[in-house]
Amino acid sequence: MNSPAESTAQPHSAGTEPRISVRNLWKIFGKHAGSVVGTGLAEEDRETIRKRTGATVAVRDMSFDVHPGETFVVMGLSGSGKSTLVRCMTRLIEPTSGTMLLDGEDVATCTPQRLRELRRSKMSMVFQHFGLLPHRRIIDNVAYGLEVRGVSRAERYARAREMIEMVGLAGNEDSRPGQLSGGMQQRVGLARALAVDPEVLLFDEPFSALDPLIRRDMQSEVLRLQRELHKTAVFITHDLSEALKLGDRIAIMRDGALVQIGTPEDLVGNPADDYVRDFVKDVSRTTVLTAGSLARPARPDEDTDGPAVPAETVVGEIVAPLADGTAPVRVTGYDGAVLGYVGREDVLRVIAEDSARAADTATAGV
Ligand SMILES: Nc1ncnc2c1ncn2[C@@H]1O[C@H](COP(=O)(O)OP(=O)(O)OP(=O)(O)O)[C@@H](O)[C@H]1O
Repeated sequence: MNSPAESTAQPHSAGTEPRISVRNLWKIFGKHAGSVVGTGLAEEDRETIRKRTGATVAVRDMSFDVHPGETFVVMGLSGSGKSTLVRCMTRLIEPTSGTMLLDGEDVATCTPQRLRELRRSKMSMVFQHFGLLPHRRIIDNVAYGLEVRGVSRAERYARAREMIEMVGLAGNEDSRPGQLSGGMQQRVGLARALAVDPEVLLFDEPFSALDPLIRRDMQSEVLRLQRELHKTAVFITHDLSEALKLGDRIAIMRDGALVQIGTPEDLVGNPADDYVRDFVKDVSRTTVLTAGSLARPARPDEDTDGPAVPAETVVGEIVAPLADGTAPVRVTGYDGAVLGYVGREDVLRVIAEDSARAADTATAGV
């Protein structure tokens, strides 16, 4: 029933089969949950459905794809249905209806045994409250998923040590979770999720309980790991800056439904409605617009030997190289090929648009 504004921008792995395909997923809590989907009631808003049936629509007709290697963020205010969605995707909660394909296989209808196998080998979750086993050492916590899979002691410890090192916790193998800070415990959670080498990582507000500085460190850690490992990730958050920092694409939810899916640039540049506009109104486009999106051919009178910057560099980060010389920056793709050029006037235009938008917002008193 909803028709969210879908991004026209292609994720970097577009063209490949989606790793995850969610279609028409509903989750309704309450005794009369079964009497809503497929009836006229389904068209009504959440409050009307609750008044008429007592049931709560937590996830409403959600459909989206996540591509291999993509970090897909689901964002929305408290109560918008994010946690229920991600729990339905792993069937920690049973969806009321809909499909959730993982590499073409429907997780929503597979047998309990197959579901256990999928959870052990293909998808790992990282939760806000770590979920570590308090009496086990860190190395045993990280090796737990491999132990359940029957991997030999030597092999699982070797893998666990590698993962502990990868998340920057080498030397803490023999500690217990309670001896570590919150940020360190969440690193253990990450190492544990990665140890089984899953195809998909699902993060349910993993950093919400951490203080802001640690939270920023953990976000950078996820970005670094994603650059190295290219896992497919679904990341739930209610924090816009976290969403913009981590997401290749972001889905915005409201009252259980999808409002807009897009890249950070799409959301900030073309919000689908007032709800999204309100979220992004204070975001400077220089922090989300990329050099790749501004790249244009060189002009005849321009130097073409300016500094090279990768296409995904945000505009704010090319101000310094532009200030150091007069030549535009050369924007390069993954293979190092030059995609185009961005000069001072291109960046100034973005800054001027940001200022005009800020002035409009102030005048409108929003
Ligand atoms: N077990 C449950 N029984 C009844 N209603 C529920 C249940 N779990 C969640 N809900 C309701 O479903 C809606 C969506 O909740 P959900 O926790 O998924 O939202 P959220 O966006 O993750 O919020 P938060 O960020 O606060 O965790 C809310 O109205 C909530 O009250």
